[in-house]
Amino acid sequence: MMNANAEQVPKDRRRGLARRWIGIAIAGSLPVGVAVVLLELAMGLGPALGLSGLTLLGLVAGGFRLERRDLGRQERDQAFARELLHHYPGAVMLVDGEGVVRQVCPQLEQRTGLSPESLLGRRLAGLDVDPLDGTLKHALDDCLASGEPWQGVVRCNTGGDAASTYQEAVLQPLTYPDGSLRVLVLMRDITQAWRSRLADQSELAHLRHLLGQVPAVVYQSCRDPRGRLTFFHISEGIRTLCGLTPQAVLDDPERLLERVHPDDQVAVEASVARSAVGLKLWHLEFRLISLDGSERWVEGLAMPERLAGGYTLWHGVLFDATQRKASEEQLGRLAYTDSLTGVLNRRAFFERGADVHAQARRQRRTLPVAMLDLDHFKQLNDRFGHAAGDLALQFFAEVCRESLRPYDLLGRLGGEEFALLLVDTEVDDAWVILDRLREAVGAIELDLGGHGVRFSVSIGLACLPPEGSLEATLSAADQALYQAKQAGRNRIVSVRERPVDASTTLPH
Ligand SMILES: Nc1nc2c(ncn2[C@@H]2O[C@H](COP(=O)(O)OP(=O)(O)OP(=O)(O)O)[C@@H](O)[C@H]2O)c(=O)[nH]1
Repeated sequence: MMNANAEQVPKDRRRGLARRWIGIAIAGSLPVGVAVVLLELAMGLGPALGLSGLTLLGLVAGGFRLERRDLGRQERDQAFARELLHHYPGAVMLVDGEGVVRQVCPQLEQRTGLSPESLLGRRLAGLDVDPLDGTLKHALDDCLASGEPWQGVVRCNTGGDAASTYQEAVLQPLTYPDGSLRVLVLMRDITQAWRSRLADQSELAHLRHLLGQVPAVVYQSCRDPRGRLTFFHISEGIRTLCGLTPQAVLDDPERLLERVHPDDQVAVEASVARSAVGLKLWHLEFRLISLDGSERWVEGLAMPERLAGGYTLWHGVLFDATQRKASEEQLGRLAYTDSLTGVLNRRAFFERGADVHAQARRQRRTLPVAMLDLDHFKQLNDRFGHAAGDLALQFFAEVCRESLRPYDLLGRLGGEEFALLLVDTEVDDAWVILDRLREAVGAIELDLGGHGVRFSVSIGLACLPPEGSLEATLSAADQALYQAKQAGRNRIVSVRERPVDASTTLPH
């Protein structure tokens, strides 16, 4: 088979042409190292079966490399070319400017199952699964229009039956001296490898999708012997937790560590270090501050694994624990607070009171303890209704919170009766604090249907010595309270002191 154009190109021009072709680089790569002979244009592929005037282009995996062979060594080059052509595990074709196959390599049928007759004189794009709009058609059109080489994978119906094949293809345009174009086409069947790659990719995409859907962050991190942390993987969920993209964390783990709440940073670092040393499950609840400033509780769980060189690898998850924490907090609050006034309930007052007393005992300190009771509360209830009484209790608790320090313990023991334990306070100071409180309560004015209603509080004060009992001291304070009521209300009576006079304001 002899190319008609080959006959028309004089020998000296072919030589010049061959030189011109030296330097053509074919971009791209093949997965397996291959070498292909590109014949001098004028000779086409036909002479590969009985060659003359050869220019050898070595196409090497990882980037085709064009090498010049001395034209004087034609014979050896021809043999080399035949050898390469023989070993190339696919089809080699020459296509004209219309995309019509003009020449094919002799081993075509053996390698592809396609007979030369089924291709010669036909458009190459006919091999496409979609000949009108397939990859090969577009690649060939582009190649002919731009004169640029192309490399890629095309889906072909080369098998002749329903099952299509995947062909790795290289299209190299060749310009003839008369300006006409040919395209050298190399095709190699990679169906099996491509299908398994597609399967791997789809499995990977499926897994990524799954991980993205899991309502948690899945990650893999590594700590080097110097304590530096790197992330190998972190799933999409991290965006919701702290606003950072997975890529941002992979690029710079510090960006995630910076998002840990300042109060939790020491705990996070210490727990990670402990897990690395003991190879124990890492489990911690901590807060992350999102890029938008919002705060989230995170529960982290990760299994460590020791790697060579002192590296530690963790496979872990981070859950958003914000909601659970909020409900726990709410439940906890309900368990220890009085729902009407928000102060401690009876049980919580005694539990926390025991802790405060234990600490005062260690410091050999005396604690001021008081009982407080709203005056004539029954009258207020009877005259303005139970809701008015509730309102008075809420206002009273509010004024107590404002007058006392956050760590003083105020509990509602029942009805309109409250107990108070003043932390780190001398008894003399307690008196001043309580009297200020008494005055503040007297200043409360309830607006009850146009009536400005005031009420007062009576207080009994006692001292809880280091070795005393909270219950007994409260009982003593209760007796002092009784005396305050007896003495006219709206006053403080200390177990050791005389009651002080004060005006009593009652609802009328
Ligand atoms: N509104 C309201 N009233 C309550 C609540 N708990 C108890 N009380 C009422 O508080 C009143 C307490 O009455 P008393 O024990 O006679 O005491 P008081 O009227 O304040 O008289 P003195 O303490 O002697 O000044 C009762 O009428 C109870 O029904 C409550 O949660 N809300």
